[in-house]
Amino acid sequence: MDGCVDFRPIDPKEGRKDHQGIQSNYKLLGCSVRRPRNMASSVFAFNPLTGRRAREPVTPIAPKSRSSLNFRNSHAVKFKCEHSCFEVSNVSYQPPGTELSLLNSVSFSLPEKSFGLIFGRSGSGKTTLVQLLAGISKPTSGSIYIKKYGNDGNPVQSPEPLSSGRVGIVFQFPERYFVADNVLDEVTFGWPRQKGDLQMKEHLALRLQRAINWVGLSGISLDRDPHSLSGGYKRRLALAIQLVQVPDLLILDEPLAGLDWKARADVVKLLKHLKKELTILVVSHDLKELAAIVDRSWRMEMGGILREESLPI
Ligand SMILES: Nc1ncnc2c1ncn2[C@@H]1O[C@H](COP(=O)(O)OP(=O)(O)OP(=O)(O)O)[C@@H](O)[C@H]1O
Repeated sequence: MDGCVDFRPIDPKEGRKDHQGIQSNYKLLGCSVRRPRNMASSVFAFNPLTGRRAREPVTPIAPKSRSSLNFRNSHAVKFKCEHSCFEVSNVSYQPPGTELSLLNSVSFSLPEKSFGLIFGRSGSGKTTLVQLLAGISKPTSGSIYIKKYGNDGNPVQSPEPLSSGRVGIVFQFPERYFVADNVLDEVTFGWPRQKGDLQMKEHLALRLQRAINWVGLSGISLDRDPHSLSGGYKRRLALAIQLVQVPDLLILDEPLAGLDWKARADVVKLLKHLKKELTILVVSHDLKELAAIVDRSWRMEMGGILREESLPI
C-alpha cells in the first residue's frame, strides 16, 4: 500500500493553470488512484497514509490526547519558545539553473501554537518562501527546523529538520480544486482503497472525525456536494483535509481571498480557534481582518528580504 503512490512535485504555479481538476502539482508515478488538485497543494500528497514522502518508512503518528484537542482546555499563546519553535535560518533560494535570487538570507521563528503573518508586495517572494517551507522546493542554502526547549528555556536537543510530511499547506482558492461530489469522498480522496488493513482505516477514520470536529464541519452531512457549501464552509473543508494529519506547521496562502464579509469573519474565527492547537503561518494581504489573531508579522520586501514588522494598519 505504501509503495502504491509516489507523488513528485513539479512547479506548483504551473500546476495551478491546469483545468482538469486532477492533481497537477505532483507527477503521479505508478499509482492506481487519482489525486485531487486541492490535495496537490498539500505536502500530504507525498503519502496519504503518513503525510511523508512515499518512499520514507511508515511510522504512524500518534493521535494527540483528547484534552489537547479540546479548545476550551487550551493554554494561551506565549511568545517565548517554551516547548518548540519553528525556525528558519538564513534561507536563500535561486531556482535551479538560474542566477535569480528570489530569497535572500531569510530568517525568522514562530513558537508553537502561535499565528505568524507574512505580508508584502506582489512578486516579493512570499509564495516562493512557503513552497520551501512545505518542501515543494529546496533552499539553495540555509535551514528550516524545529527546536525543542525545556522548562528552563534551554534547547533540549539539537534542532530537527522540519519534515515536509509534517507541514500542511492550503494554497489560494482551494475549493476550485474540489473533485468529489460529496464531502466524505473529498476528504478521503487519496486514501487507500484496498480491502484489509482495518486498523489503519480505523486510525484514519478517527483522524478524519477529529479534523471535521476541529473545523466545525460536524453539522454538515458527509453526503453534501462540496460545491454546494457556502464559501466559508468550503474553506473549512479544505482545512479539514490538511488537519487529518495534525501538521507541525499549517501554512495558508491568502485564506480570505474571494470570500464575502460573512465568510471572511467565519474563517478568521475558525483560525482563532485553530491557533490554540496548531502553529499557523499565513501569507495574506488582508491585514486588518487578521490583525486580532496575529502574534508575529513580517514584511517580505522586493528581492526576497524578510523583516519582522508590525502590521501597517
Ligand atoms: N521558478 C522561477 N523562476 C524564475 N522566477 C520565478 C520562479 N518562481 C517565481 N519567480 C519570480 O519570483 C518572484 C517572486 O514570486 P512569488 O510568487 O514568490 O511572489 P509573491 O510575493 O508570492 O507574489 P503574490 O503576492 O503576487 O503571490 C516573482 O517575480 C516571480 O515571477
